[in-house]
Amino acid sequence: MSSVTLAPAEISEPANGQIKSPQVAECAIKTGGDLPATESVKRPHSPEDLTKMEGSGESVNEAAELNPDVIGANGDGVKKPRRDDRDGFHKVLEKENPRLEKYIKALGIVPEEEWETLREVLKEPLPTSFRVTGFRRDCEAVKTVINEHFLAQLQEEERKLCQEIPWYPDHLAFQINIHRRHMRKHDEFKPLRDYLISETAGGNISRQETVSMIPPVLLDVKPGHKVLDMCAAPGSKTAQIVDMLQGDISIPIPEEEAGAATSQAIDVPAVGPVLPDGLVVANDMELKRCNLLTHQIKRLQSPCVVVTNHDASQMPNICIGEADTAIQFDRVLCDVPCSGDGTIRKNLDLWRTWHPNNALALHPVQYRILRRGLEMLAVGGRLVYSTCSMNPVENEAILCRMLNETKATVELVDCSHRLPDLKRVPGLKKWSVMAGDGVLYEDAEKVPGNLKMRLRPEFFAPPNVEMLHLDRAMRVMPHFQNTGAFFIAVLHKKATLPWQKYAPLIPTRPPKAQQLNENEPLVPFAAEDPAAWASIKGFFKIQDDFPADQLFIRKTKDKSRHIYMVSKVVKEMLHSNLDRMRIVNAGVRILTRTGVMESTCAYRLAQEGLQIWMEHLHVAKITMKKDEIAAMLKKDFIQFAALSAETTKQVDEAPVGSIIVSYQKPEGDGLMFDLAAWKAASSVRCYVAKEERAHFTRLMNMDE
Ligand SMILES: C[S@@+](CC[C@H](N)C(=O)[O-])C[C@H]1O[C@@H](n2cnc3c(N)ncnc32)[C@H](O)[C@@H]1O
Repeated sequence: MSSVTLAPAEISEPANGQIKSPQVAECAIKTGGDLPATESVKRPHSPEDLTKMEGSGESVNEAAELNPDVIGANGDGVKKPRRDDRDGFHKVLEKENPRLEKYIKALGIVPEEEWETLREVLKEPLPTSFRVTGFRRDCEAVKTVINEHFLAQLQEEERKLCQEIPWYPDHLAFQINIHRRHMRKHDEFKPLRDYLISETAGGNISRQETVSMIPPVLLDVKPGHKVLDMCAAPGSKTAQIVDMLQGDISIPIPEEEAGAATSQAIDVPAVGPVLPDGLVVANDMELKRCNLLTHQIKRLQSPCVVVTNHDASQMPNICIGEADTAIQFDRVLCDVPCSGDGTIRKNLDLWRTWHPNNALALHPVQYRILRRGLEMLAVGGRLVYSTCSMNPVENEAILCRMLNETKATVELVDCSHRLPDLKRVPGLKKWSVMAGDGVLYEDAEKVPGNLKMRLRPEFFAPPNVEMLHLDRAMRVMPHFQNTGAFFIAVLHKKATLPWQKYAPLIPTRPPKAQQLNENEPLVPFAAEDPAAWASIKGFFKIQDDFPADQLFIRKTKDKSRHIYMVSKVVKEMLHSNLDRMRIVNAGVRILTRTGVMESTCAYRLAQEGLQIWMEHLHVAKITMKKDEIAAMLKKDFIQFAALSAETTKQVDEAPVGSIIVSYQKPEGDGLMFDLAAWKAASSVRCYVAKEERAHFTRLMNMDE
């Protein structure tokens, strides 16, 4: 038998001998890798909680780390560490796992001479990495603040630790080669750290692991596209997709690689009132995680996003238009749940809990999600499949299976010339599969009878592997550029899938009514309350050609407080799918009802959606000086008496009610922003969230 056997002492099956539930490691969001730097949530987990979490796909690692008692509960015989504090916990954790190390070695990706470097890197905490997000104009301003205000102030030694991620479009992402916990201890880094926390809360910066930024970049999203993010929570990749959809990141992509153009891409005119169009369906199976996703998405202020809650492998068709045709998406991201060995630098518990069976258990659901993703992709469209696992069973094996089943209708896109500054290795053409007992098998025929049910033939490279161009996929290893590990493959759908020719659409299965939309349903605002719309239209002097049918409210017993704006295609989607999809959230808040009687309009502008529809508003726009704005942001309001004569003149001319306050830097770099504000009887008040106020103050360089 030509298989490699590990020393039995190094291997231990779970006590019950069963395949353990998959661990969704990248999603262990409490570790904060992809989320604001909130420190660990201290809530107890009972064994019952753990069982529930296993079924739910929530990270078992999370539970284990929060409750040290559950560590080692899988019978691996490793002594449980006592956790006095986070750092103490890390110290006692041994970061040794011979079985895991042998598995990585057996992949044959890392040459002998690099092995020690990889080992060392795996034991180091991850660096701090983040992206600047939002509208292009704001991104440039934030980038300038980071470079000039924070990085330029560092001593040479510390400065060397900070780098722009060279392959990231528009240089909008940074990697600081020091873990955020260590950053906290360095006085030098304190201002930068405080800044990152504050801007993350305000949504202008997204904390995200460097390698996790790759899949959306290769997805090549264009303004106007319809994009499906099948496993989206907590939403860091969705956020990147939204930035691209709104034209805020430019990704030059060679024509020949982009494949046939799908019909949806639109050119965004440089001037004139434009409402962003396009659709991002951000889906996740876990409702709790959908709520996280909603929180993350809200910060992006996009009318194009709909958060849905479905099992991606059975994602219902999303119908649209009179004829109720199913949307075929221009782009699909399948960032599937995985065993997450690529996240071991942040999910430390993997050092003890990593088990080869995890990957074997996840393969079927990963395959089904990819299959459904390809079904929902338009001909000519592009799908990115990614995992934070190094394991070929979750990566190459899935691709082989799919490419063979789809015959010549789907192909791997060669991205070898893309992101030249990103170090990676091509996908494997040959691999072994590790059984639960640590034995490695090179091909399916050598698997003994008693293991055949578990080590399925589809986990191995098929005979025609050479023809499938697996070298077009990529794997990033942690020691290449001090990151986690990631696997990414780009697929192009050339023609209708073989099984779709005769049964083009999987019928939508309407979920049970009571499961649908726990929140109050979204309904068209102008149709629901024509009088209120007429008053808003009159006050803000909105033209007749404004698409009022893109405004929605939640239907509540009392009058709804907020009005949300959605893109044209989201509107169509809502009209056709409200009763057959679990829609958690959609659109961006643009107006809020106010109890103040002094204005003729019962609604005021909300800061969130201001940029989206500002061009359509003919409302007083007051340019203030920077110290006036800073004073207003500090207290929420500024008395008329404190305003300069120039500003007072403008304020006097405005009617009581909603106004826009603008800032334009007098000299040079084009910095400008607008704030949703209100003219009251004796003051001007702004409606900017606390976290955002610091952001604007800093942009004006007024934060000392
Ligand atoms: C790797 S994480 C996604 C990370 C996310 N793309 C990001 O960048 O923030 C995988 C996600 O898949 C979800 N999930 C697991 N099984 C699923 C399924 N069958 N359908 C949809 N989502 C699923 C998990 O709840 C988890 O949030």
